[in-house]
Amino acid sequence: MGEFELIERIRSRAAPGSGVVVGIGDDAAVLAPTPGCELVVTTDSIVLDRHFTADWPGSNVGQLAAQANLSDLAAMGASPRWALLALTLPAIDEAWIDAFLDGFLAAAGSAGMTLVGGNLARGPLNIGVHLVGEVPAGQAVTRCGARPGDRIAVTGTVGDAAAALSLGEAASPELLDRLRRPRARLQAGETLRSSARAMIDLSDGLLADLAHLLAPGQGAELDLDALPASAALLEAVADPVERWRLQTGGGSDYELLVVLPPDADLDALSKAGGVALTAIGRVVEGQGVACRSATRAVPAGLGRGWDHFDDD
Ligand SMILES: Nc1ncnc2c1ncn2[C@@H]1O[C@H](COP(=O)(O)OP(=O)(O)OP(=O)(O)O)[C@@H](O)[C@H]1O
Ligand SMILES: Cc1ncc(C[n+]2csc(CCOP(=O)(O)O)c2C)c(N)n1
Ligand SMILES: [Mg+2]
Repeated sequence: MGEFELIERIRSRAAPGSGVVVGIGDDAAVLAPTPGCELVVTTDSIVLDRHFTADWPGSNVGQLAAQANLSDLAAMGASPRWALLALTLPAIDEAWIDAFLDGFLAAAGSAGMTLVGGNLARGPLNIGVHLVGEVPAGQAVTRCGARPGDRIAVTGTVGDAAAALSLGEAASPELLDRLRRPRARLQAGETLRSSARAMIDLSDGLLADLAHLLAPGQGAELDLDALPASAALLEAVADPVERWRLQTGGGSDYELLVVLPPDADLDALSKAGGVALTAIGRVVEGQGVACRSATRAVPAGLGRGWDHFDDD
């Protein structure tokens, strides 16, 4: 199979979607945004031995490529519309590509997003995804907007992906699933855009990502006892302090971390967003994040977070 047969294969598998004036096959796609909406665009590459390893099924790689990007749209409160897929491949392995497309297109379809173009080149494996979403004009939720006294809340549970990475082959299927088949919190993002003051998705680690929500002169108090943990994490990691390390420092959770006004109704927002929203702290005047626990001593050095250019 050559480049153009592969493009045809991808084109024949991509579902049609609304707002596509010109889709796969021309020099560029032409898209018709919804009147009254602003466009929200994002890109993230998925790299072998950084984000996934060679033993992963292709469908998991495809799903991760889509969901990691969708998570950034969720964090803006945006609704996904269109995707571009830039694949650099060492060779055309038809079975792998079919499995990759199974995962990618299933994630795209369930997010209501259409693949409208991309690129193919030969080289070391790299997967570049570019998404376009929409929000009603003026309603995107940025990282800026937190005020002292605001509540900090998180969707779902945190720490599972980090536990899967640290346990390796000993990780349970539930933990592995969180690493390999993350689900962007799109419904929660859309729900939260009317009340959130600031929002970010958890990719690098909770403390590292929380720091991006605080303006100069602002700090936060984080209640470690309140961090939501899955049953799988509680079973796999019995030591609470080790769990805190994974929950505050491990990344790849793809949950939403949100700053809400003090009177926000978390129960109602959880119901509307389709996922539990747990209060885990407050924004304060000052600087830095103070981690608190009523049950045990808090160790130093929690939550360093992921940095692609850290050497160790
Ligand atoms: N090469 C680049 N050129 C221009 N802007 C960039 C570049 N790399 C990152 N950025 C911008 O820097 C900001 C932070 O990027 P970063 O990749 O850390 O986002 P993130 O949401 O925290 O992480 P993730 O990669 O998990 O989505 C974003 O606005 C992004 O668009
Ligand atoms: C197989 C495997 N090895 C390591 C990690 C850890 N990891 C890689 S990138 C990243 C931050 C988010 O990336 P980005 O900023 O590029 O979105 C994290 C926490 C992983 N998830 N899978
Ligand atoms: Mg992000």
